Amino acid sequence: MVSKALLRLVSAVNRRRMKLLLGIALLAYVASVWGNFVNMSFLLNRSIQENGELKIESKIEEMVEPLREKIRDLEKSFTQKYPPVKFLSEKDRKRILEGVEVRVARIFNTFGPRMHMNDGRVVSNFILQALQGEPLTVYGSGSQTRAFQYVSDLVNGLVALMNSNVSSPVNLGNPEEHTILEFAQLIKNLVGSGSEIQFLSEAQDDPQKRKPDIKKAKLMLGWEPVVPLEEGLNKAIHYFRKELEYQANNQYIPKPKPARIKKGRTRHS
Ligand SMILES: O=c1ccn([C@@H]2O[C@H](COP(=O)(O)OP(=O)(O)O[C@H]3OC[C@@H](O)[C@H](O)[C@H]3O)[C@@H](O)[C@H]2O)c(=O)[nH]1
Repeated sequence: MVSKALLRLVSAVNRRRMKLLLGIALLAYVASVWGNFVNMSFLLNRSIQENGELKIESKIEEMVEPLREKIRDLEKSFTQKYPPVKFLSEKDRKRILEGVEVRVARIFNTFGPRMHMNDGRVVSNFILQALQGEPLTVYGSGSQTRAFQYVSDLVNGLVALMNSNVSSPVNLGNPEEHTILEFAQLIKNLVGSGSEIQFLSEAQDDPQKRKPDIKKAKLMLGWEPVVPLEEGLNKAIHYFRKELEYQANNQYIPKPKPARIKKGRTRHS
């Protein structure tokens, strides 16, 4: 009697234990299937993403490589320190980058704060010379012309071009043309400098006239420069003045680069 009762008790406990074990096994199964699924979809996602990135990267590589080769060749062949990419014709760039949306900006003389203080270009040279009380060096007679755009105008032009669908070259520059002698006098006056103007020999291959035709930019981008020359120059002068003060406090006085003073000398060497 006692043993029968005992057997029933044991088997009841076993049945409950079996149910419990079955329940746990089921849960474990569900968890493992779910886990595998999550893992799989994570791996799948990652491989799709990695593949996508790889594909894009290899496409970019494929398109850029010929350009790199061309630049390497140009670097070998040009001894002067002039960005070789400038020698790539616009046609070349188009051919190399076929299949990629391309915008071509022809950037004309630009100036503004944060420009290199002594890279030998006319605006930086004249401002430095005027601020330091040194002669403003005019190469040749000073009758050659240039038209300078303020940097923020250029940036706005570039943004407008990028946002447009114009893939042919667009001139970005300020068409307000002045002689170099006029620039020298204007900068001297704006700085309030007592510097004299010194005429040096003409630079080699110096273009006598440069003025951008910006009809296309006006028509297709609705863009034109808006910063008046004097306003831009005052901002650049302010920047140069501050830089000079800072550098004087740090024992470093930049000098205008005495480039292009001899006939036959490479420009911007
Ligand atoms: O101290 C100077 C510096 C320059 N100049 C003259 O000022 C004029 C402008 O000279 P910059 O060097 O500032 O500018 P440039 O227009 O000659 O070349 C600039 O624009 C065309 C780009 O391809 C060049 O890379 C860029 O330097 C030139 O006639 C030059 O001879 C001076 O009279 N005195």
